[in-house]
Amino acid sequence: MVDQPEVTKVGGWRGLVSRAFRALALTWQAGPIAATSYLFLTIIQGAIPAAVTLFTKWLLDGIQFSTTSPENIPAGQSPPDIHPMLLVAAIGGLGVIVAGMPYLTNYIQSRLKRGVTLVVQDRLFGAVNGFDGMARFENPAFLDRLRMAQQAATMAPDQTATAIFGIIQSTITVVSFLGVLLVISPIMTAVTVVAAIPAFFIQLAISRQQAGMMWSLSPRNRRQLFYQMLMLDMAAVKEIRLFGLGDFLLGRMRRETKAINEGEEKIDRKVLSSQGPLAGAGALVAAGGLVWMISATLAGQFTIGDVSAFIAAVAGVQAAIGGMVSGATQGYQALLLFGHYVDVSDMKSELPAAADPKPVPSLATGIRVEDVWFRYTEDGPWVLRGVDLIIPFGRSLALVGLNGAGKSTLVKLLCRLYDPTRGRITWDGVDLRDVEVSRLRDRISAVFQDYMSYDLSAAENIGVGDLAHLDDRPRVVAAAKEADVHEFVTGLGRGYDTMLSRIFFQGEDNEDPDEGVTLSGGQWQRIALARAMMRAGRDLLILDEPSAGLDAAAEQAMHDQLRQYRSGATSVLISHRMGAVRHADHIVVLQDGRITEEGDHSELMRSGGEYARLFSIQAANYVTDVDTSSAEAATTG
Ligand SMILES: Nc1ncnc2c1ncn2[C@@H]1O[C@H](COP(=O)(O)OP(=O)(O)OP(=O)(O)O)[C@@H](O)[C@H]1O
Repeated sequence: MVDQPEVTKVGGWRGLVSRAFRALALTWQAGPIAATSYLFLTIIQGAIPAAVTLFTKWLLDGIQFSTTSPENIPAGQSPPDIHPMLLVAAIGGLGVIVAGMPYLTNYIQSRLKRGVTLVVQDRLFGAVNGFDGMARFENPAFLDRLRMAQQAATMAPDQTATAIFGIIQSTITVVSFLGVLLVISPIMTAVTVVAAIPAFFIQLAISRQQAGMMWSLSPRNRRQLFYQMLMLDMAAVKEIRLFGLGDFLLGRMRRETKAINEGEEKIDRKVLSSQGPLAGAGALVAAGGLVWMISATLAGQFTIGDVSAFIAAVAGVQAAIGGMVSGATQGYQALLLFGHYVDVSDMKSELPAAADPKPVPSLATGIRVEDVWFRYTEDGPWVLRGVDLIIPFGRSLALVGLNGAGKSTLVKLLCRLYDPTRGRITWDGVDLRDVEVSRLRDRISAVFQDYMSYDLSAAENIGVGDLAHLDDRPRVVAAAKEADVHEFVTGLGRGYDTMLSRIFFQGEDNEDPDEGVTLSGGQWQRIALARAMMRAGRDLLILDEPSAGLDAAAEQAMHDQLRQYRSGATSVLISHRMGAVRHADHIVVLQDGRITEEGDHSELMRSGGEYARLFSIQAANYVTDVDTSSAEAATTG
């Protein structure tokens, strides 16, 4: 059954904190040395501004004390016992460190980012590969989440780590500045804090609104991306051109972009209207503090060094508090996104694994479908309604029925891409739920209706049917011969090494546009069949419309060949071509998810039911066409 993952909600502090720890843990795993160096640099960069301020104060005080008469020196102040040139050297040295550090930090950050990307993508796609069934991939809510998780995998851990380290740095800056100021004057410290409060609230308001906006605009962003991708999609080009859909899609994309822009503009205006007055208030408090400070200095209460420390501290603390809050914003947004990654990478397969899996030996007696009911979603319509069926070992079964009757669904259940909602399917008496799904699939070969066309070489396109023999050229060639595609492949520019793609090129001369070839639908279908033939010797062969894209002669040839291939093998064939199914040992007619008729061709024809009706319609068409063309030939002749 399709599970509906809950949409990650904005907020939830506990969740955010645990995700933050997870992001940090990932950063650590990606490179413990780089992470430690990053932390070390962060601490140093956080403390340097206050240290420079303190040394500057001492330097100015030293100059003031040595050039002013003692009665002009504020009471209780004594000159620092450090040589001015030493202080100049210290300030200069810190300046050099400050200038060089961002480059070092950037290098370490990039290194960590690369490491984190590797770890995170491995985990995400490892988890996705572990989803044994299909349900999630057919669920729009999950796909949406998966796209966000993918986005998060490349960005969120790095952004979270940067934000957290940024907050650490800003906190150290604020605390160290306040420490310096506290030594000079508690009142000045209070003034500095008050002056920074507006900056804090400005940034907090901005952060909240931005996070909310990002969240509310994310569906629009995804739709915008979807339209973009559709317009660039090779498979869609033909229809988009013919139906003139380009402007329609462009219009839809423009509509989303405009709506996104409007949302952002609204926030920007809000920020502007709140930021101006608050920033002004902060500047006023700072200016008031400075006026008081200067008059107190003129009255002999403070030194010039104190004034310089005050000015630097007010600016530094305001900037650092701004940095803290914007770091928190970035971190918050990154953690929201990271939530999707965490959710997806923590998901287990939707097909419950057997506690004590039974082996899947070679098929000996047969596969049995026992009163199977199935629907794709809990509230969806029943697609299969009590199907009972036996596929005896070594026999061929054909499934016939109108579109939507449930044929492909039944095949998906045989491959355990879904579990039946009710009933069970057994393999020599063992419930498919009780075996390891990979073992089961190892025993099956298939050509699906919507087969894949891989952007790989011809040999690889066939060889991936059995990865263990991907490089076994004789075996690949044998499979190609079975599918009657060998001559076609050898006729390609590079034979089996020809890229069946116009997207990627490979090899040294990757500039050569002739290296890749585009195949026709029928040619691809033969390649897909050859891929299935790579799995020769498997116990069950599933052929879901294997000849839909072939010309009449090729179709006839393929079915003749498949008939030989299937003789003695256990197989399931789905086809709307009645001429192809008539030779099956057993034919089952599905209607609205129920088996309404079964038997061999002659039995079903005799009974005069749906099968006979469908067969007669097609036969009549052929006969009429043949009659007409012979009549035409006779007339023209
Ligand atoms: N992933 C899915 N989610 C929900 N419903 C689905 C899904 N796949 C198929 N269905 C529905 O299940 C029903 C049976 O589909 P199925 O593909 O099994 O039919 P079919 O007999 O193979 O048809 P066709 O001959 O057109 O290939 C259809 O009504 C279809 O809409």
